[in-house]
Amino acid sequence: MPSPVIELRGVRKAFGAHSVINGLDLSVPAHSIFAFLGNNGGGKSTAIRLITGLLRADAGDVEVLGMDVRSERRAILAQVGAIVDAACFYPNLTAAEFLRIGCTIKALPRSEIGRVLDMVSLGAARDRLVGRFSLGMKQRLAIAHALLGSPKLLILDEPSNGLDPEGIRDIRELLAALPRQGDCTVFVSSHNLDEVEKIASHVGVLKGGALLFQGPLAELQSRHAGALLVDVRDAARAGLVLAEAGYRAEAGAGVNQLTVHGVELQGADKVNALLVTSGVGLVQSVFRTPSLEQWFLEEHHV
Ligand SMILES: Nc1ncnc2c1ncn2[C@@H]1O[C@H](COP(=O)(O)OP(=O)(O)OP(=O)(O)O)[C@@H](O)[C@H]1O
Repeated sequence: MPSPVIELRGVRKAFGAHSVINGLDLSVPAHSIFAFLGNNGGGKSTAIRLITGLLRADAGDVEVLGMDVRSERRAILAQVGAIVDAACFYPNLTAAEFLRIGCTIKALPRSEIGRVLDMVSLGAARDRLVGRFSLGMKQRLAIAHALLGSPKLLILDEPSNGLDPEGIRDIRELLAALPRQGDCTVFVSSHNLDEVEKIASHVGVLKGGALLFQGPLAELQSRHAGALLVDVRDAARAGLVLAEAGYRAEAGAGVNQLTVHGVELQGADKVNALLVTSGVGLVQSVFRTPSLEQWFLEEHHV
């Protein structure tokens, strides 16, 4: 198996007496789209600043692309594209002029400009002033800038923040295509679980400065029981029958609908059989896997 692209072991970081990262172990596989999740203020940006060497850890090891961030930061950054803070643009430059600065700094040929603009679907806007760009276009331009030189790792801190639904969809489609388009791993922080669920291959959930979970998204989803939505003729009686059998059921959206929580797919037959034999008139039964959003909110008690 290839070694992880980002690896943190026992990392700690405090600001004065305020401990933000508390023994963080993180392992980001190559070619993954790794969604780094956590509540606002939970420490995601701090962790990203530790990974990019903008901050120094109080304890623990931070390795990126197999190199120690303390001693080999320059070599790492040559292969990493990152948007860590809100991107800063010069409004009077065109998109192409803005990217030309990046090419000069990174000693890259000008042909890179067209390539990265096409990747973010801004080819037609190359000679337009950045000051006239929508927020979504600016964010795509920032990603184009991060893609200059074909980095092996792209690190994005909340790239969809402040965007409208269309802008969010554009960024999602763009990120989803990156690992396929090149030899690239995408590490993206977000508190927008809906977004992440659609594109991530792997997930890390940060809570209290350490990870509550990390691994494939599918594994996270499979860990959590679903809910059974049942339509019955007599909801009051069905509620009693279910409660007596130890199920947690509550009124659903419809008049004669109940939601039975904590049911696994294999256990749905048992609930259905109970409702049929108790004579409450089972009309239909639908199993729902909880969205990551539901799970996350439950775990975080927010
Ligand atoms: N340089 C700093 N000095 C002091 N405290 C800081 C500093 N940077 C971050 N913090 C504190 O660390 C905590 C975590 O902040 P951080 O920005 O890492 O969270 P986050 O998960 O990225 O949140 P958000 O999604 O809101 O950006 C916050 O309480 C913040 O106030």
